[in-house]
Amino acid sequence: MAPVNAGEVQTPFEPKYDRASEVKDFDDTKTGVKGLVDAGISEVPRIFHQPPDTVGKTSVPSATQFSIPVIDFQGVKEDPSTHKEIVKQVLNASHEWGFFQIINHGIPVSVLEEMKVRARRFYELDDELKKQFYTRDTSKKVVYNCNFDLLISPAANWRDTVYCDMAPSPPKPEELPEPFRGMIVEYTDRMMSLGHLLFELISESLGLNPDHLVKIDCAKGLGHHFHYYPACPQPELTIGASKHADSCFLTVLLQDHIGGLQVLYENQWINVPPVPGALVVNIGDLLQASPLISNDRLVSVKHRVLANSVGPRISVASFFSTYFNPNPRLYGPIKELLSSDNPPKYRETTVVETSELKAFDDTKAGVKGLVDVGITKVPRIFHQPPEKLHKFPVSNDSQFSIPVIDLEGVNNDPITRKEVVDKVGNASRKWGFFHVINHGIPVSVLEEMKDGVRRFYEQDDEVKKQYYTRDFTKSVTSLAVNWRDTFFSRMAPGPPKVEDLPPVFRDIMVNYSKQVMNLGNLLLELLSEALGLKPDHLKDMDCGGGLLMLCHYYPGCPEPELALGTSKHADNDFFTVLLQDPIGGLQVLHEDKWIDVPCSPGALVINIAYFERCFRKRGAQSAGKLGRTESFSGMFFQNFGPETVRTYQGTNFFGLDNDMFVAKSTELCGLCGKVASFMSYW
Ligand SMILES: O=C(O)CCC(=O)C(=O)O
Ligand SMILES: [Fe+2]
Repeated sequence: MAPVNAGEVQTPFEPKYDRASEVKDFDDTKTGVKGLVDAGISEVPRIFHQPPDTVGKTSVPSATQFSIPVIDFQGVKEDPSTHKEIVKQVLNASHEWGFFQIINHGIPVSVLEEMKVRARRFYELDDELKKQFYTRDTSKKVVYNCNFDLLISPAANWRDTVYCDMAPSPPKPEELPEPFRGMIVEYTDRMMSLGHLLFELISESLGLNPDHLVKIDCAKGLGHHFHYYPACPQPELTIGASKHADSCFLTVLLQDHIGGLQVLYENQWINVPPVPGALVVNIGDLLQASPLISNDRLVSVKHRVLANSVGPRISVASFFSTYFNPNPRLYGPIKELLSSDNPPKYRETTVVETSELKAFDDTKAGVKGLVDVGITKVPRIFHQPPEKLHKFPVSNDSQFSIPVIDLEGVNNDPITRKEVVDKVGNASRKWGFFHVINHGIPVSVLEEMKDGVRRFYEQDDEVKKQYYTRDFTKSVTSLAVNWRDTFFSRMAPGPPKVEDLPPVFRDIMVNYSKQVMNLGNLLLELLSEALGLKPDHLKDMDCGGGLLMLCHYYPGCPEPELALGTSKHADNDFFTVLLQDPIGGLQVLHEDKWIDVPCSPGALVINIAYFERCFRKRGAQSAGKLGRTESFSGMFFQNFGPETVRTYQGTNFFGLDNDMFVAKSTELCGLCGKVASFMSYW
């Protein structure tokens, strides 16, 4: 869970307003932030207002006790001992800081100066000339706009950018804005040579052959971002570039004399001071990184750029990445660097996936955030491969429907109990899924719980962001993301401190989870009996000891045919108690067909997940029938309204110590008791 401070609910930093339309009006001007400044504004428009804690400058230490290393490349190619020394410095800086400056790097100062002059000249072109390049079509090789993520980010940056994708296939000269022609080709050639040198040094520093990183195409793609940070009338309200890490292999940055770039080092913002003639080098995510090559021996460090009352500031960031030329090559940890002491931490993934996923994840506003800003198309990271969407037909046959089991009287009347146990056994064998009604949890509690979840998601983004975290895993590398946001909390054993739960629904979470624990214990008894065991058998094994609560929110989707709310999966817990609202969309795979699991008012859905294996085993012994081979459930998405709320509960997997489970325990133990067991949905 994200650390949450007791009672410290932040007030939203801005009152609600129609951000999407203000953003659109601004974007439609096609003149960026510079256009605002040229028009003489004296206040920063609210779409640029950052939450105060992201602009804070207080943590920058005044002393120079920390400073980014400056490495002198003089003699790197000529003198073997200098070369060796430089490799050492590069490794230290890349491991410790992820950032360093280089001087005597071989690119003449005149070339650096001229590139900055050209960039400035572009921004000083007549608006009508510039507008021809203003676009959100990122498939173009030359793109000019204000903030690549303007339409999805919660607060815009005080910056305009021109992106030129120069390698491996550069634009035609006539596609380039006039100020860049000629010059950009020379700059690219020189940057390529420098990139090759840097990748060689980094390869050597990792103990690899000098050409290793170049051979795996790290230097194949190169794009320049020409940033323009206009002078800002209220720099304390906004930021030039929000905190981010670069999603490329390596970045080489040319900055002018203004300053403002800072890196996060030991939780403090450290200035990267302009050094005449120097270039700033930083390790990107792809070298650290989710498709980790170095397996964390190099670090991709967060950085930002402050807004400034002085300006404009100009910088040119050259990214070595295959992002602009999607490369299907899979990047994973370099095998040569792995050992039993350094096992792989990341799965392989492709570059495009990682970059887009990261940009989305960095918004911390989830799928709801996309819908709130008014997107009309489902971003590509959510697109499911068609075979995944349509592999199994959906059954309309009404003879297939999930059994509904009435628990009324189960604790008072032995005959009723026997009937219920039989029904539970049959439903478990045949379906692995059933509904329960009269389960003892009042309808008012169920309704209040759904309401609570909705209240949570409808809070201001800034309040919700406190809970947004991926601390439990760095490998968010599934092929397509689901159209769903999730809040989860482990409720047992060791429930969270009440004050750590979101205030908007903490009381109902606690109340609901208690009631679900009781119902869970009853279900364990019924399941034990249905397996021919003593009523307490499963409870004694502590199968009811862990409870993880997942609260899902499925926003309305503009193109539901492209995405899934939740991909096909089987639950990794003992069993799951699901409370769903009337929108529908949950389906279970039964005899190779998807069957809808409708919402019956007041009913809860029980998915016996892991226990199904026990029923299969028993079933095979007693009746010689296996039923289904696997218990899969999938949630297919429909075009529903924004109010869709599902809560989803599972008892987690703790304390396996009984013969009956031993054979399977190794299969599951990697997931044991971890929230990660639920990450397999993503
Ligand atoms: O302008 C700068 O100094 C940094 C820009 C940056 O971080 C980026 O483009 O990723
Ligand atoms: Fe950056």
